[in-house]
Amino acid sequence: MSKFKFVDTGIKDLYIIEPNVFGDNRGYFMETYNKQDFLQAGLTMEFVQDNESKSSKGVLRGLHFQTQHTQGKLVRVTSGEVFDVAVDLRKGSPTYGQWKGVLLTEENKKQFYVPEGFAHGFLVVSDEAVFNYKCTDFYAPEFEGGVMWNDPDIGVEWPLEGINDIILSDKDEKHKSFKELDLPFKY
Ligand SMILES: Cc1cn([C@H]2C[C@H](O)[C@@H](COP(=O)(O)OP(=O)(O)O[C@H]3O[C@H](C)C(=O)[C@H](O)[C@H]3O)O2)c(=O)[nH]c1=O
Repeated sequence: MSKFKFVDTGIKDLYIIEPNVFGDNRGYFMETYNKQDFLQAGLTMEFVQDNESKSSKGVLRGLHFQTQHTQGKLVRVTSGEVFDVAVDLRKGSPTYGQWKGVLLTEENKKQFYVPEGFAHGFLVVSDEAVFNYKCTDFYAPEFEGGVMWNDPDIGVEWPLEGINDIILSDKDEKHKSFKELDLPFKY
């Protein structure tokens, strides 16, 4: 019996993953990744790099992708709460340009698998959040790209209630619009 529940999102290859949490009087234990369980669910990706970032409330990192060395990402939150977003940028996909958001929290322990060919980003909605993720390819800054977090044609409904200002990196202040994108991602 798999220790993970793989939840369909309505967008092919994009999954919400719910680990099996074993609680007891000491606290809890859970497997956060298991290649065998993922293979049995048809998720055959290999991970080569693990990342961690810490951000304060209102920080928005995204929406990012790499045009070469495209990265699939298995993302989760180990402290705090983020609204995590994936945007389908695969040409030919029936859900091209569509987005899916999910609240990832220390409490719900949910994970989100964002496949290659998607833009990815998140907004921190708790005072602070620690974000941990596994990537299917290595960081390749020369191939980094992005699309504006608030692009009207994508129309992500970020949960901005209680967030006075969005904190962006210089890079994230000036991404292309969805209309300007011309990407190699295939469905
Ligand atoms: C992504 C990355 C960054 N860095 C260095 C480069 C910079 O000196 C510093 C901060 O990088 P950046 O501002 O690109 O970090 P984020 O804004 O969190 O970028 C990430 O944000 C969203 C959520 C993503 O999905 C990607 O993983 C990634 O683009 O870490 C590395 O050394 N290795 C890496 O893999």
